[in-house]
Amino acid sequence: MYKIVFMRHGESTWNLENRFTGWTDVDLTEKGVAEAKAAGKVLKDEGYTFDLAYTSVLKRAIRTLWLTLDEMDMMYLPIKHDWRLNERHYGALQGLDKAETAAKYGDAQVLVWRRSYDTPPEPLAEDDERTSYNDPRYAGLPKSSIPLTECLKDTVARVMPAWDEEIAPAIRAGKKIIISAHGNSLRALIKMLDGISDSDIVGLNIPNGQPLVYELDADLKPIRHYYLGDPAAIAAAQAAVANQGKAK
Ligand SMILES: O=C(O)[C@H](O)COP(=O)(O)O
Repeated sequence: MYKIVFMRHGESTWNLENRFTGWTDVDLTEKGVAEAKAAGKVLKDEGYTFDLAYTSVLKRAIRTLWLTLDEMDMMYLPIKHDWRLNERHYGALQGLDKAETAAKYGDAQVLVWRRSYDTPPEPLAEDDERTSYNDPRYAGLPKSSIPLTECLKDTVARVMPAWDEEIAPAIRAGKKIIISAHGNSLRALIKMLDGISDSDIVGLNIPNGQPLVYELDADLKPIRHYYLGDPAAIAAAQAAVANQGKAK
Protein backbone atom coordinates (compact mmCIF):
# COMPACT_ATOMS: atom_id res chain seq x y z
CA MET A 1 0.00 0.00 0.00
CA TYR A 2 1.24 3.46 -0.90
CA LYS A 3 0.37 6.77 0.77
CA ILE A 4 0.49 10.22 -0.78
CA VAL A 5 -0.40 13.57 0.79
CA PHE A 6 -2.14 16.29 -1.20
CA MET A 7 -2.48 19.81 0.11
CA ARG A 8 -4.07 22.97 -1.22
CA HIS A 9 -2.05 26.08 -0.39
CA GLY A 10 -2.99 28.18 2.67
CA GLU A 11 -5.25 31.21 2.34
CA SER A 12 -3.94 33.63 -0.32
CA THR A 13 -4.47 37.37 -0.50
CA TRP A 14 -6.97 36.86 -3.31
CA ASN A 15 -8.77 34.10 -1.38
CA LEU A 16 -9.20 36.70 1.36
CA GLU A 17 -10.39 39.32 -1.15
CA ASN A 18 -12.57 36.64 -2.82
CA ARG A 19 -11.07 37.22 -6.28
CA PHE A 20 -10.77 34.67 -9.08
CA THR A 21 -7.04 33.90 -9.05
CA GLY A 22 -6.05 31.14 -11.47
CA TRP A 23 -2.49 31.71 -12.74
CA THR A 24 -2.12 35.09 -10.96
CA ASP A 25 0.88 34.73 -8.64
CA VAL A 26 -0.44 36.06 -5.32
CA ASP A 27 1.12 35.30 -1.94
CA LEU A 28 -0.24 33.88 1.33
CA THR A 29 -2.01 35.95 3.98
CA GLU A 30 -0.99 35.70 7.66
CA LYS A 31 -3.79 33.18 8.08
CA GLY A 32 -2.42 31.23 5.11
CA VAL A 33 1.03 31.17 6.70
CA ALA A 34 -0.51 29.90 9.95
CA GLU A 35 -2.45 27.21 8.05
CA ALA A 36 0.71 25.99 6.32
CA LYS A 37 2.60 25.80 9.63
CA ALA A 38 -0.35 24.01 11.27
CA ALA A 39 -0.35 21.49 8.40
CA GLY A 40 3.34 20.82 9.05
CA LYS A 41 2.65 20.36 12.74
CA VAL A 42 -0.16 17.86 12.24
CA LEU A 43 1.92 15.90 9.69
CA LYS A 44 4.84 15.81 12.12
CA ASP A 45 2.63 14.88 15.08
CA GLU A 46 1.08 12.04 13.04
CA GLY A 47 4.55 10.72 12.17
CA TYR A 48 4.57 11.50 8.43
CA THR A 49 7.90 11.72 6.60
CA PHE A 50 8.57 12.31 2.90
CA ASP A 51 11.28 11.64 0.32
CA LEU A 52 10.15 14.08 -2.36
CA ALA A 53 7.78 17.03 -2.81
CA TYR A 54 5.98 18.38 -5.85
CA THR A 55 4.51 21.82 -6.23
CA SER A 56 3.43 24.28 -8.90
CA VAL A 57 5.35 27.34 -10.07
CA LEU A 58 3.01 29.67 -8.13
CA LYS A 59 4.27 31.14 -4.87
CA ARG A 60 1.18 30.45 -2.75
CA ALA A 61 1.72 26.69 -3.20
CA ILE A 62 5.52 26.93 -3.02
CA ARG A 63 5.50 28.98 0.19
CA THR A 64 2.91 26.65 1.74
CA LEU A 65 5.25 23.74 1.01
CA TRP A 66 8.28 25.58 2.44
CA LEU A 67 6.43 26.45 5.66
CA THR A 68 5.05 22.93 6.02
CA LEU A 69 8.48 21.36 5.50
CA ASP A 70 10.09 23.91 7.84
CA GLU A 71 7.64 22.96 10.57
CA MET A 72 8.52 19.28 9.95
CA ASP A 73 12.27 20.11 10.01
CA MET A 74 12.49 18.68 6.49
CA MET A 75 13.67 21.68 4.46
CA TYR A 76 16.31 19.46 2.88
CA LEU A 77 13.63 17.59 0.93
CA PRO A 78 14.01 17.66 -2.88
CA ILE A 79 11.26 19.83 -4.41
CA LYS A 80 10.12 19.49 -8.01
CA HIS A 81 8.28 22.49 -9.44
CA ASP A 82 5.92 21.61 -12.25
CA TRP A 83 3.79 24.21 -14.08
CA ARG A 84 1.29 21.44 -14.82
CA LEU A 85 0.29 21.52 -11.12
CA ASN A 86 -0.68 25.21 -11.40
CA GLU A 87 -4.20 26.32 -10.56
CA ARG A 88 -6.80 26.07 -13.31
CA HIS A 89 -6.49 29.17 -15.48
CA TYR A 90 -9.51 31.39 -14.80
CA GLY A 91 -9.41 33.29 -18.09
CA ALA A 92 -10.99 36.74 -18.19
CA LEU A 93 -12.39 36.20 -14.68
CA GLN A 94 -8.91 36.49 -13.13
CA GLY A 95 -8.89 39.44 -10.75
CA LEU A 96 -12.68 39.82 -10.51
CA ASP A 97 -14.56 39.56 -7.22
CA LYS A 98 -16.46 36.24 -7.09
CA ALA A 99 -19.49 37.55 -5.18
CA GLU A 100 -19.75 40.67 -7.39
CA THR A 101 -19.53 38.46 -10.47
CA ALA A 102 -22.37 36.33 -9.05
CA ALA A 103 -24.44 39.46 -8.38
CA LYS A 104 -23.90 40.49 -12.01
CA TYR A 105 -24.32 37.15 -13.84
CA GLY A 106 -26.19 35.05 -11.24
CA ASP A 107 -25.07 32.31 -8.85
CA ALA A 108 -25.89 29.58 -11.39
CA GLN A 109 -23.63 31.04 -14.10
CA VAL A 110 -20.78 31.49 -11.64
CA LEU A 111 -21.22 27.87 -10.49
CA VAL A 112 -20.87 26.80 -14.14
CA TRP A 113 -17.66 28.84 -14.48
CA ARG A 114 -16.26 27.58 -11.19
CA ARG A 115 -17.30 23.97 -11.14
CA SER A 116 -18.63 22.65 -14.49
CA TYR A 117 -16.34 20.09 -16.06
CA ASP A 118 -16.25 21.38 -19.61
CA THR A 119 -17.40 25.02 -19.79
CA PRO A 120 -14.45 27.43 -19.54
CA PRO A 121 -14.81 31.13 -18.65
CA GLU A 122 -14.19 33.67 -21.44
CA PRO A 123 -10.52 33.54 -22.50
CA LEU A 124 -8.09 36.39 -21.95
CA ALA A 125 -7.40 38.32 -25.15
CA GLU A 126 -4.00 37.47 -26.70
CA ASP A 127 -2.78 41.00 -25.96
CA ASP A 128 -4.19 41.18 -22.41
CA GLU A 129 -1.44 42.15 -19.95
CA ARG A 130 -2.66 39.33 -17.69
CA THR A 131 -1.46 36.59 -20.09
CA SER A 132 1.55 34.52 -19.02
CA TYR A 133 3.26 34.69 -22.43
CA ASN A 134 6.14 36.89 -21.24
CA ASP A 135 6.54 35.32 -17.82
CA PRO A 136 10.06 33.80 -17.62
CA ARG A 137 8.85 30.79 -15.65
CA TYR A 138 7.01 29.56 -18.76
CA ALA A 139 9.80 30.52 -21.18
CA GLY A 140 10.53 26.91 -22.20
CA LEU A 141 6.94 26.14 -23.14
CA PRO A 142 5.35 26.38 -26.59
CA LYS A 143 2.85 29.23 -26.69
CA SER A 144 0.08 26.70 -27.36
CA SER A 145 0.66 25.15 -23.89
CA ILE A 146 0.12 28.48 -22.09
CA PRO A 147 -3.63 28.78 -21.47
CA LEU A 148 -5.82 31.85 -21.92
CA THR A 149 -8.62 30.07 -20.04
CA GLU A 150 -9.38 26.54 -18.87
CA CYS A 151 -12.28 24.37 -17.81
CA LEU A 152 -11.54 21.51 -15.41
CA LYS A 153 -11.31 19.13 -18.37
CA ASP A 154 -8.44 21.23 -19.76
CA THR A 155 -6.75 21.16 -16.36
CA VAL A 156 -7.09 17.36 -16.25
CA ALA A 157 -5.40 17.22 -19.66
CA ARG A 158 -2.26 18.94 -18.34
CA VAL A 159 -2.21 17.58 -14.77
CA MET A 160 -2.51 13.90 -15.71
CA PRO A 161 0.68 13.77 -17.80
CA ALA A 162 2.53 15.12 -14.74
CA TRP A 163 0.97 12.34 -12.67
CA ASP A 164 1.57 9.59 -15.25
CA GLU A 165 5.09 10.62 -16.30
CA GLU A 166 6.56 11.93 -13.03
CA ILE A 167 4.59 11.34 -9.88
CA ALA A 168 3.19 7.82 -10.39
CA PRO A 169 6.62 6.35 -11.32
CA ALA A 170 8.13 8.00 -8.22
CA ILE A 171 5.41 6.48 -6.01
CA ARG A 172 6.02 3.06 -7.59
CA ALA A 173 9.74 3.51 -6.90
CA GLY A 174 8.83 3.75 -3.21
CA LYS A 175 9.15 7.53 -2.73
CA LYS A 176 6.94 9.04 -0.03
CA ILE A 177 5.47 12.15 -1.63
CA ILE A 178 3.70 15.37 -0.66
CA ILE A 179 2.09 17.56 -3.31
CA SER A 180 1.37 21.22 -2.53
CA ALA A 181 -0.95 22.55 -5.21
CA HIS A 182 -4.28 24.27 -5.79
CA GLY A 183 -8.02 23.78 -5.37
CA ASN A 184 -8.73 22.94 -9.00
CA SER A 185 -5.48 21.21 -9.99
CA LEU A 186 -6.14 18.87 -7.04
CA ARG A 187 -9.80 18.48 -8.05
CA ALA A 188 -8.56 17.45 -11.51
CA LEU A 189 -6.18 14.86 -10.07
CA ILE A 190 -8.72 13.51 -7.56
CA LYS A 191 -11.42 13.28 -10.25
CA MET A 192 -9.20 10.97 -12.28
CA LEU A 193 -7.87 8.95 -9.32
CA ASP A 194 -11.31 8.35 -7.80
CA GLY A 195 -13.20 8.13 -11.11
CA ILE A 196 -15.62 10.89 -10.06
CA SER A 197 -18.27 11.65 -12.70
CA ASP A 198 -18.42 14.98 -14.55
CA SER A 199 -21.59 15.87 -12.62
CA ASP A 200 -20.42 14.78 -9.16
CA ILE A 201 -17.14 16.69 -9.40
CA VAL A 202 -19.20 19.92 -9.13
CA GLY A 203 -19.71 19.15 -5.43
CA LEU A 204 -16.03 18.61 -4.55
CA ASN A 205 -14.39 21.56 -2.77
CA ILE A 206 -10.87 21.47 -1.34
CA PRO A 207 -10.17 23.56 1.79
CA ASN A 208 -6.97 25.61 2.19
CA GLY A 209 -3.97 24.17 4.00
CA GLN A 210 -5.42 20.81 5.10
CA PRO A 211 -3.33 17.68 4.43
CA LEU A 212 -5.39 15.11 2.50
CA VAL A 213 -4.03 11.57 2.65
CA TYR A 214 -4.69 9.07 -0.15
CA GLU A 215 -3.92 5.41 0.40
CA LEU A 216 -3.29 3.66 -2.93
CA ASP A 217 -3.09 -0.02 -3.86
CA ALA A 218 -0.31 -1.60 -5.94
CA ASP A 219 -2.00 -0.30 -9.14
CA LEU A 220 -2.23 3.20 -7.59
CA LYS A 221 -6.01 2.89 -7.25
CA PRO A 222 -7.34 4.69 -4.16
CA ILE A 223 -8.26 2.46 -1.21
CA ARG A 224 -9.42 5.31 1.04
CA HIS A 225 -8.70 8.94 1.73
CA TYR A 226 -9.01 11.27 4.71
CA TYR A 227 -8.03 14.72 5.87
CA LEU A 228 -5.76 15.05 8.87
CA GLY A 229 -7.24 17.50 11.34
CA ASP A 230 -10.61 18.34 12.84
CA PRO A 231 -13.43 16.97 10.59
CA ALA A 232 -15.92 19.69 11.65
CA ALA A 233 -13.45 22.47 10.84
CA ILE A 234 -12.65 20.86 7.47
CA ALA A 235 -16.35 20.50 6.57
CA ALA A 236 -16.90 24.17 7.49
CA ALA A 237 -13.91 25.21 5.36
CA GLN A 238 -15.24 23.19 2.39
CA ALA A 239 -18.66 24.80 2.73
CA ALA A 240 -17.02 28.24 2.85
CA VAL A 241 -15.20 27.50 -0.44
CA ALA A 242 -18.49 26.41 -2.04
CA ASN A 243 -20.15 29.65 -0.92
CA GLN A 244 -17.44 31.96 -2.30
CA GLY A 245 -19.19 32.10 -5.67
CA LYS A 246 -22.57 33.26 -4.35
CA ALA A 247 -23.88 36.81 -4.41
CA LYS A 248 -23.82 38.29 -0.90
O1 LIG B 1 -8.21 30.38 -8.60
C1 LIG B 1 -8.95 30.65 -7.65
O2 LIG B 1 -9.69 31.66 -7.64
C2 LIG B 1 -9.01 29.74 -6.45
O3 LIG B 1 -7.76 29.31 -6.11
C3 LIG B 1 -9.91 28.57 -6.68
O4 LIG B 1 -11.10 29.13 -6.94
P1 LIG B 1 -12.52 28.41 -7.01
O5 LIG B 1 -12.74 27.67 -5.72
O6 LIG B 1 -13.45 29.58 -7.17
O7 LIG B 1 -12.50 27.53 -8.23
